Amino acid sequence: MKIAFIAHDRKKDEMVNFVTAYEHVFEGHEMFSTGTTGERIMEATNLKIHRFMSGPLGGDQQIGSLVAQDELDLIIFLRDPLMAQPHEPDISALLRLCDVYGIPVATNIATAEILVKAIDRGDFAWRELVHKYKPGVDPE
Ligand SMILES: O=C(CO)COP(=O)(O)O
Repeated sequence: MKIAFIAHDRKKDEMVNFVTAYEHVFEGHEMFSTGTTGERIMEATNLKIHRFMSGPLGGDQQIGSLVAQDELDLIIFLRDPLMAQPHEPDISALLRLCDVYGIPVATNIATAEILVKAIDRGDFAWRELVHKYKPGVDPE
């Protein structure tokens, strides 16, 4: 699966603790992140993550472009609901695209816990099937 991690500053410790706790689940998946979030996760774990720009500099939009290209299966985006962000329009745009394309997105740790357990159980295998049998794609 292709998974993206994004966390606002006051949620980064929570994200690092979460990904560290479930490192065994995330291993073997392809991972993406905004700049600082990915840096923090890679410092704390052995995971390899493709890092985009920092959120305020366009990272949310870069992850949004993956969603629009059907190149992402799930996003864990720990947002700070108590702090205004300078790039709020980018954040709204990313969440909107997730709704347009039906991408599962956790915006708090409670939902993230449920999604990671679903990954572990293989509940997302249907997305792989959808991709495999997409019109115009050779099912190989
Ligand atoms: O601002 C962010 C998401 O909106 C996160 O960006 P960083 O991971 O670079 O801090």
